[in-house]
Amino acid sequence: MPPEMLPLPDAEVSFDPHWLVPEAADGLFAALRDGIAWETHRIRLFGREVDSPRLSCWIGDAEAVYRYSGTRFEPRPWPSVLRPIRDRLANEQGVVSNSVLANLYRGGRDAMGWHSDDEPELGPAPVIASISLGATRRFVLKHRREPDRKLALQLGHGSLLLMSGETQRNYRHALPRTARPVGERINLTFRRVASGNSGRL
Ligand SMILES: O=C(O)CCC(=O)C(=O)O
Ligand SMILES: [Fe+2]
Repeated sequence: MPPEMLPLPDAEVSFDPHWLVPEAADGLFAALRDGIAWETHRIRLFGREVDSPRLSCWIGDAEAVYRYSGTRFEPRPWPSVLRPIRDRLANEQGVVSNSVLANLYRGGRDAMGWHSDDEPELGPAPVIASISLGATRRFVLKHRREPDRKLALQLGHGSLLLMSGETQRNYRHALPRTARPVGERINLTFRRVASGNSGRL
């Protein structure tokens, strides 16, 4: 079954809550939790450099260098468990990627603030394929100019969220903190970054 298109104006967002069967999602979570060299990335916030509230790892083909929040990331090699996922996204969803940002949210205090994935090296209409594993967390999308246009989604274990077209240009998204006790969650965003020097940084 293809992911269901969500009714969000000026955006292309689709969602499949059960893209991976639970056993596959369990295996992937365990392999990535222990197999990835998780690190704390530094981000720029209100002009200051601070630790981001989560653990991360930038993974990809050698040419997929990524500049994010003022920092340049050289990709780490692909873990073998991610190769079939990357191939399935390409064959089944037409999502061709050369990199993935992996994030580990250790609990409810770990989060991601409002942003768009609109770095120049992602191109004018980026396709982002987001796979969630582990604890279910609330994900929110909000239009940049029309405050009534917003959507909240529960991203559960094995779900796939696709954002494409004008979504990044017109919307921001976030993964808010929560006071509710929640377990660990891993999110993978498969992306295609242009190789070479984009001229920034
Ligand atoms: O963890 C999530 O679901 C959101 C991740 C995200 O927005 C990103 O990596 O750019
Ligand atoms: Fe994002």
